[in-house]
Amino acid sequence: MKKEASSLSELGFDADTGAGFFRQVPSCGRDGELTTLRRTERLTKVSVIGAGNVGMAIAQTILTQGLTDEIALVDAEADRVRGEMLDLQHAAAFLPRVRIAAGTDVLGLRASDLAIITVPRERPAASRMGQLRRNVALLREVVPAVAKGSPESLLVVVSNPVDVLAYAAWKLSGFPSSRVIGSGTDLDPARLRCLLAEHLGVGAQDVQAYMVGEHGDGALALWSSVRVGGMPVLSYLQKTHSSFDAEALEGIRRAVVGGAREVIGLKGYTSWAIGYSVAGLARSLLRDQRRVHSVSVLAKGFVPSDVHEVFLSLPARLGRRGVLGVAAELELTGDEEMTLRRSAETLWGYCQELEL
Ligand SMILES: NC(=O)C1=CN([C@@H]2O[C@H](COP(=O)(O)OP(=O)(O)OC[C@H]3O[C@@H](n4cnc5c(N)ncnc54)[C@H](O)[C@@H]3O)[C@@H](O)[C@H]2O)C=CC1
Ligand SMILES: CC(=O)C(=O)O
Repeated sequence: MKKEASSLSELGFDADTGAGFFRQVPSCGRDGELTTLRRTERLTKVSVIGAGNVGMAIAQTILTQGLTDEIALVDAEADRVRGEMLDLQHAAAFLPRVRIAAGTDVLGLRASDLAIITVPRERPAASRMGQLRRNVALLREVVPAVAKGSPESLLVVVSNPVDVLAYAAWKLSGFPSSRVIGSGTDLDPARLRCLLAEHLGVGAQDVQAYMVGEHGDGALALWSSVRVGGMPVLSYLQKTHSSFDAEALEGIRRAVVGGAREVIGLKGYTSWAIGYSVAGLARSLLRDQRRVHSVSVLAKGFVPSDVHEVFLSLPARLGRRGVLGVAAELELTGDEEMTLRRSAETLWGYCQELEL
């Protein structure tokens, strides 16, 4: 866009004042001054670090939902990120006005209200720990730079393994835990809701469900939270099915957590659902919606365990200051409590190995 703007300037258009078309209102200052003034008052900036499949799905959804005034895309691949920026800028005529910028240098990021981390893609590694170390090494570059340029920012980590990387981002940023959130299991119950909605012939938004714990295979379905139009599904099944079967529920849970693997097997990655999920988090955070999402938060004191500083997904109230509260009382069976405790122990093992 830069090139076109400068040739338009040669024709007498001035991007700062809109000169030619508009005469400046003396009291409002030039655009640059206005931007500075409004930055502190009202303009919102979201930065997406990693403009791959997931980063771009998130950026695109945030853009179409009009959740920010400015998006900054950062990616190590200069051509790719510039191409993505231009492509989105070309959509300006169809969207609310948003400034879209792009670059390769995370150190150049300034004054983000929300920074979303989606680097890098999962790649096969000799071991889970090997992969984790590689991703944490990347976060060591990215997170302190984000924290330096945007010390007041909220941080949402999407990169996998999301619970451990959210912990790493918390440690590396030096931010209070209330400002560091992993997207966690926000996506998992969405898959459960989709499955139930299709089965029951209702809209997925009419199905309520929460999943907690680890994102992915270990995610725990809170069956007592599953409701359709306010009706508890579990009590309904208990009333109508004399041989109500816990194994059937486990089968559904497995299908839900296996949903990502199926999509990855088919198209190579998942992107759209996580795009909407994270845009939903961005809405709750930036617009101070105080909605309850299952996201990965510092779980110390909230899980039925004496463990540690792990990040695990729990129903959390999200607003402009980040995590405003975490569900104090989960209704868990003995087995569920044990699963959650086991997840916490496993994650803590990984976190300790990172020596952050
Ligand atoms: N938490 C969740 O529910 C989900 C998490 N994910 C995770 O999101 C992550 C991203 O996945 P994709 O977008 O599919 O991968 P991708 O490979 O398409 O995108 C990653 C991007 O990161 C960029 N990158 C790598 N190193 C960088 C650096 N040092 N600085 C700036 N940019 C850098 C790459 O150039 C690439 O464009 C993965 O870890 C994936 O597992 C994906 C879907 C759901
Ligand atoms: C990849 C992944 O974590 C997901 O789509 O749930």
